[in-house]
Amino acid sequence: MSTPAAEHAPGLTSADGIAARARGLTKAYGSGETTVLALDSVDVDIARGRFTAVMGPSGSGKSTLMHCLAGLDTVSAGQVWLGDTEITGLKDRELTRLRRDRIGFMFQSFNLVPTLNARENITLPMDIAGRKPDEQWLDRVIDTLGLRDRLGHRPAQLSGGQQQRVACARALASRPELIFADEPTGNLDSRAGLEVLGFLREAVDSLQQTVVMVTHDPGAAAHSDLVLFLADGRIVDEMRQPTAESVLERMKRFDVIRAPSDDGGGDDGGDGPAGPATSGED
Ligand SMILES: Nc1ncnc2c1ncn2[C@@H]1O[C@H](COP(=O)(O)OP(=O)(O)OP(=O)(O)O)[C@@H](O)[C@H]1O
Repeated sequence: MSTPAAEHAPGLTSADGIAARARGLTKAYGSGETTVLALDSVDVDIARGRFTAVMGPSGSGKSTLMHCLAGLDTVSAGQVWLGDTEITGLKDRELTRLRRDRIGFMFQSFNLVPTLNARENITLPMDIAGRKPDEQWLDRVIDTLGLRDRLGHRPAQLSGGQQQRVACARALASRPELIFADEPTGNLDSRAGLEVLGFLREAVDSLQQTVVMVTHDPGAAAHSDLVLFLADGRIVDEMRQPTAESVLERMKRFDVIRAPSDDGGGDDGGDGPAGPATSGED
């Protein structure tokens, strides 16, 4: 199970079912009076073999959390582990190798190489790393994602949904310990988006992968096992077995808290996340 609570002491082995863990994770941008505290002492455990969604208002720190957990950004304080490896403190080169070998990424823009066909795009990270794909695994990924008859097509010859499926296969190809997906359905129409979410779900259920997805979309979050809600750089709530409706209802409470002077929206509910809503939309 994922939990933002500190159930597991740091330093336990990855056999405890935790794919990634942060303790006291703090990230500040800028300095002096212009400092923005994007993450404020976050404790989080990401459960292995689960689908975790990260939601929260704009500017709440979702992308920063993902980037710090994935070793794409440095932290200001605190510690982050991927499995047993503490990644805070690793040198750039070690981090690059760790990301390449142990983490898969999916972004809103599919980031495919236009001159390579689907299969070449899928294996590109491994080719760059000089690693041979596990053909059996690759076959399973390709079939699970329904890409078998598209492997020779270049991105321009594929629909948006198919391109994102290729990006998903690329993220899965090296059988990473963790897949980070940042708004993976953001550029897709709702049908293609649903399809990609179904495949991410399948990657967790059938291929035992671990997925962390940042999203603004309650319908997307409903495909996860657990939603973590961020506000002002802190995890303020979590929801298991989410539905689009329950996530939407929870998100509405952020709006009420964040816009007390707005006359347009809802009642003045006072049971939202702890702490003042200080971060802006920028
Ligand atoms: N490179 C940066 N320099 C300065 N401030 C930054 C930088 N990146 C993020 N921030 C600030 O950190 C806070 C968290 O940003 P972050 O992008 O993590 O939020 P988010 O929840 O992902 O937002 P959104 O939903 O709008 O993408 C925001 O106040 C943002 O302005």
